[in-house]
Amino acid sequence: MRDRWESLATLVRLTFAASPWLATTELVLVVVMAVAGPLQAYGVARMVNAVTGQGSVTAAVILFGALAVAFGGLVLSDAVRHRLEDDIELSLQRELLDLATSPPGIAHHEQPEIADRLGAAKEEFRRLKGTAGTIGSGLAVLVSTVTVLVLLAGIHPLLLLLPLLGLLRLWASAFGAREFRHAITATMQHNRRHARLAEIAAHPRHGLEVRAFGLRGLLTDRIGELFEQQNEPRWQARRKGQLLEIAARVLFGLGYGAAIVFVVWLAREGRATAGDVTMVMLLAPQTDQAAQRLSDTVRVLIALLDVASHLRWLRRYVGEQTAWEGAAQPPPVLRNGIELREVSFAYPGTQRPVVRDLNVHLPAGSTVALVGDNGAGKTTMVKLLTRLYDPGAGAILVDGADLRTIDHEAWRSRISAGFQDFVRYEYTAREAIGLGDPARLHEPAGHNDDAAYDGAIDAGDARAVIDRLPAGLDTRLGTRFGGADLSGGQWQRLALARAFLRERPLLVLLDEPAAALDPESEHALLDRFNAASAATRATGGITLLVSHRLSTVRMADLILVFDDGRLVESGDHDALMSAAGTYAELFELQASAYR
Ligand SMILES: Nc1ncnc2c1ncn2[C@@H]1O[C@H](COP(=O)(O)OP(=O)(O)OP(=O)(O)O)[C@@H](O)[C@H]1O
Repeated sequence: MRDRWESLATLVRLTFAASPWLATTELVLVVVMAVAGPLQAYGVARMVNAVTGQGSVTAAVILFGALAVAFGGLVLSDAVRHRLEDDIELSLQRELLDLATSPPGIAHHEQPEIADRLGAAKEEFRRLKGTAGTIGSGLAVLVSTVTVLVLLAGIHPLLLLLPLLGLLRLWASAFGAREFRHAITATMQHNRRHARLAEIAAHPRHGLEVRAFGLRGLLTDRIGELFEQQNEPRWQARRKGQLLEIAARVLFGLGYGAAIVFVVWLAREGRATAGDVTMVMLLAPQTDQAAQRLSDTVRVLIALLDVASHLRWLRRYVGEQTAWEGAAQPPPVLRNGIELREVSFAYPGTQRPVVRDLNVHLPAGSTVALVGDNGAGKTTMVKLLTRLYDPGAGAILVDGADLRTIDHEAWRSRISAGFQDFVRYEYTAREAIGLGDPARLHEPAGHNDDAAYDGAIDAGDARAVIDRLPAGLDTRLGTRFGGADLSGGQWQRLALARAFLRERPLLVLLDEPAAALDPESEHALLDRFNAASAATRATGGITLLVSHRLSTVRMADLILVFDDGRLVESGDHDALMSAAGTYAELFELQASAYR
């Protein structure tokens, strides 16, 4: 229950934080209009009494005033609410993006519970936009119900039973809504799986594979099955709620009839006026409508409270994740280098360490290569160095300082990276490269940046790609938005140019950067890569290269050979060849394939 109240407080804060003025105006309008509704019935009753000689003409003034407030308020309130909803949506969108991206690591994307909550919040956040309307309408019903109660009690206290029957309907509705929300929570995973399959089926990037393997039927069948599994419990819950509501409505109808008979009897006994009979006839449907609106509001509110509770959970989680965040700045230049001391690591939600008791020193200004079989732990080491994850045991020291004490964003601003799994940014070519150093994108036009872009383009061997584009660097990329199409290798060259844009990085991470390139291009890349490494070297920066092609890594100052999460050999090419171990064996094997 406490959780519900806190979620309600979250909703109210959300509304007022999005736009305090609009929220206050809406609140005032809602209350005034809520009183104006029942007052109309009161005005009509007084008019009837005036006609039958039992009242004065001031009734006409009351009626006119109530009508004017109700109509004028309705128009104004609609306009205010729409604007307020847009403001809420915008601020919520920002917050969700912030929540998803502010933890230093990406563990929250990979843990099902967190992914579910993020997914639910994202899927349903549009509902939250309706928060102002829902809270307003709940408040309106409460205020108008109190006004109705006062008016009915003025005729006869027994008439208060009528709104009580409305409460029964409310309970039925709340019960049904809760059941439905439970069904939704229980099937949240289905939703994510079904969305992922739909994305595979529809994304152009997967189009070739989906067609080549003839997966369309299989994918649509699976999507259909998941849809059924997801919806069956939801439908059941909804049916249960609807049955209860029907029963409650029938009871209310009977009560309405009885109330009218009762007040007519009172009038005939001379204990009520003709106006009172009119007022009960007008107010009773209002109680019914109020119950209907309140039950709708409760249904929506329960859904909103659920989303708000996800939001609160995520805020707490992100708060915990960032609470211990270090604030130190990375060193301007590296003098000693990076040391991994007794580092072990298992992915969240798993037991098996994929990096074990790792002790290694990456000297400042060196080029270090990581080699090893699939799944040996190379990419994991890259993720640890970028602080996508922190080690479960041991520490990573940057010139002696624990990486966890360094502000993660400041640390990443000194890292350049090129990955096999690079992103195809469908912007202009300049932006796609410029994202390698976002600060440059914000610099004023005309800033002397061309040299930096030229250097990055040459280092990434992307010159030919740019020259071929109709408007050079200003060409929009990607066919989805009408831009130029590129091959996998061409996209990768741009990704490499992006990796080389940042000046004076402390760490350059290249994880299989040549995977989409042909062997000739790979050699050309190597020469440029050496030149780029020299620049990095000058600031003590370390270049870390992950590759399966040993011809690519032979020039590295230090080669680390991994096997099943452990470092099994290390040294330069010559030393490892003379040691005649795993590296030498692999190198010979690959070289013989090219002979
Ligand atoms: N997000 C994850 N959650 C759980 N386990 C993971 C995750 N990512 C990787 N692993 C596991 O960690 C181990 C090491 O993976 P990693 O990607 O570091 O290997 P790698 O040496 O880079 O392999 P490859 O050469 O195939 O790229 C593998 O057994 C892999 O299954």
